[in-house]
Amino acid sequence: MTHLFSPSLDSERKHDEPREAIIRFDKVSKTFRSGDGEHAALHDISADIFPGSIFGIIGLSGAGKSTLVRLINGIEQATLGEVIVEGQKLSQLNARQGRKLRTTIGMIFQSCNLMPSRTVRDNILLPLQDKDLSREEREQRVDSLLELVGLSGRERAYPNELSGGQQQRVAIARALANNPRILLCDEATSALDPATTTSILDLIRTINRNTGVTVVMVTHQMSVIKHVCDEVMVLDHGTVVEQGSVYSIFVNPHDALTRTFIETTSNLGRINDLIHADNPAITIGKRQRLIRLQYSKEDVSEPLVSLMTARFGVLVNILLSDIESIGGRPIGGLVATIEGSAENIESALDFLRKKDVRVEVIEHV
Ligand SMILES: Nc1ncnc2c1ncn2[C@@H]1O[C@H](COP(=O)(O)OP(=O)(O)OP(=O)(O)O)[C@@H](O)[C@H]1O
Repeated sequence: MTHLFSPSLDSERKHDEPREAIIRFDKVSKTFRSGDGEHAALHDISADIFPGSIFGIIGLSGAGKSTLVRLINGIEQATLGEVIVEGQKLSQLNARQGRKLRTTIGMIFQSCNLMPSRTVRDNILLPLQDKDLSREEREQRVDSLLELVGLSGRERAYPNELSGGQQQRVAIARALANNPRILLCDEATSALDPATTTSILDLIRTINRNTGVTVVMVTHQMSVIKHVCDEVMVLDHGTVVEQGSVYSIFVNPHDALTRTFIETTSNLGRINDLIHADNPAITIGKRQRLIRLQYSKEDVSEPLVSLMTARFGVLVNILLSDIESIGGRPIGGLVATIEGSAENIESALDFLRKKDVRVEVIEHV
């Protein structure tokens, strides 16, 4: 079978070489003008997306995620600032250059947009129609793509004979037909159940790791970011409120919106439900505080809670605990009550902070 994809250039990169972004947003703003007036959808966005990475963009509905991703393939144009893709300033490309660049960018959406009257094979063949390829090369390419997305044997099926997850696999194969260097995914798993979402995200990650295609993933679900992305940008009303590696953002989120997103993915977020439901397990006495701890050290063997209770004469009652792995690195956390004099509690919490534990005192009445 012919090899469709070249190996990741990024994986061959020497560690001390400076990385050059494959996509750069340089102070980008986007304002829509309509009969109703002006609407600022994006404000002063700067970011670098590196080759071979999976870059997530998360935000609530209307935050500007889709607009940002549409700037990359030129469906929308920036009002201010510059979008640079593979070293080319998009504002300076003529129509022919723009079309050429777009052939290096694939895109998938929440709705797969397959042609219902065409088979799986014909849907994947569609973007190859105008290519200078022999019939045999085209057929071989479709076979490779079918194998890549795990649909060998289903090439004669029509879209309505496939599950949602299978249809999204066809859409991925079609988006990859031209061997793009960038794959844009706009809410690609939002319509799928959790198990199918996981399988599609795993497929995207496998393709990313095996081919080096750079993936930009738009989502409103932090679980998607956590599962598959290397880097993340949090958008709020068209502004970047936080960006960095997924691990660093999970360990140390600065923005309230980011924290809210993270809570949806953690068992510890359940504490808010228990508080709201007035659960009797969360009865806090006068000498008690409710605390949430998060520790990120790879070596979590030091029994910090035991040390703290022994050293500061406080009592700790663990209500919820969690340990998870993000990008193969552990993040642990727990929610507990801590009981003692105000002074001892403060000293105990300071002790934890000095050990790089993130400490949050949860206020509730
Ligand atoms: N073509 C357009 N004309 C006018 N306003 C637009 C246009 N496209 C988007 N907007 C506005 O820009 C803002 C950002 O929209 P966008 O679709 O990028 O948000 P989003 O974060 O992707 O939202 P969702 O998750 O709901 O898809 C919204 O207020 C939207 O109404």
